[in-house]
Amino acid sequence: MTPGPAPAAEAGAVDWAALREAARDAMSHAYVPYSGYPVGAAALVDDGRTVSGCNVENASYGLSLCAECGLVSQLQASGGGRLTHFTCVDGNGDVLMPCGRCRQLLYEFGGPAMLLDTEAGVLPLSEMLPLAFGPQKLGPGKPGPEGFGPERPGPEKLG
Ligand SMILES: O=c1ccn([C@H]2C[C@H](O)[C@@H](CO)O2)c(=O)[nH]1
Repeated sequence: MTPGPAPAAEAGAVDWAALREAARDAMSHAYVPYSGYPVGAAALVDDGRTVSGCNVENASYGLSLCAECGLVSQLQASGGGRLTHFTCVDGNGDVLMPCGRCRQLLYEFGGPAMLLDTEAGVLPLSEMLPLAFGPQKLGPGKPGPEGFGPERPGPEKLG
């Protein structure tokens, strides 16, 4: 995790090349003895942090963790917040589309407006996960763009 504001420029222009570089760096740490297919993901958080993750496989194949799993874990462990811009790369460092399950993971923390780096350009997540199921379906007061604040679920509300 890197503190903000880089690579998001102060003025709002986002440095996608720097974000892809962060994803490539994460990809270089992937643990992929079974598929041999490393993946790295990186995203900007609404406070300017950059979070990233790599895939981590397991001898029990189905337990393997996608790069996006590591990314959202780092997001939450480093203070939470909302994902605003996301990219994912394969072992060649080329843009990779997140798998379906990971689009749902990203939706939880970025919502429909999160911008995604795709083979067809930068698109909102709403175009990559249309008609999504999300926190809003579970009623008012659930996490979302307006839901982060005093009502945000935290340790004080557990147990
Ligand atoms: O969005 C994706 C898609 C695939 N993988 C990983 C899972 C597995 O380790 C490898 C091959 O499927 O790629 C990710 O990390 N993210």
